[in-house]
Amino acid sequence: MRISLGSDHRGVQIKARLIQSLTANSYEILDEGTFNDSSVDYPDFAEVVARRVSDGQADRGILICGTGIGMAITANKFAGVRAAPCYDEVMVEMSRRHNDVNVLCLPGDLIGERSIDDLVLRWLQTEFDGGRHAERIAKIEKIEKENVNGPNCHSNNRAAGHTTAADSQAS
Ligand SMILES: O=C(CO)[C@H](O)[C@H](O)[C@H](O)COP(=O)(O)O
Repeated sequence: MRISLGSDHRGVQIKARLIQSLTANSYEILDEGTFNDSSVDYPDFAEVVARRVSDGQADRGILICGTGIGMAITANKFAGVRAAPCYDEVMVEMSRRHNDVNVLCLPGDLIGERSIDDLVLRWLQTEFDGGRHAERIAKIEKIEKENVNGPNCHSNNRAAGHTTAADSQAS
């Protein structure tokens, strides 16, 4: 399995540790940076990882920042990406079994000394349950198609004279 792995400055040490343990477990790793603890902007790294997963260049993505939240928000802008911040065993397992999450977003500030390796291996090795959960994922994909590129996207709404959430925030 090929994994695209990225972090901001708050996740860079955990990323280095994960590269070692995942490589030792025969996973192929694409290290997308960042490469030191200088301050960087998390969307730049979430974009690279999410694009790899969206385009099929990687099977899964893992992103690490302080909380995992900004990484997940950014990654979920990409078609076919299902990203979620997870911080414990239940979250990582259910993110796979029920949501087929393909980009794991880890909170580097919160996990601390806990066993990050076990958490990530559990996420990588847990299968999607399918069944009713697959029907729900299909609904998410339909919403994505209609709203990201389809009739409800920002530009089409504006063309039709509707105000979007982005317009309201800007005014
Ligand atoms: O989740 C995050 C973004 O939503 C992260 O916590 C970032 O790592 C954090 O915002 C970076 O903050 P900093 O004060 O610039 O280190």
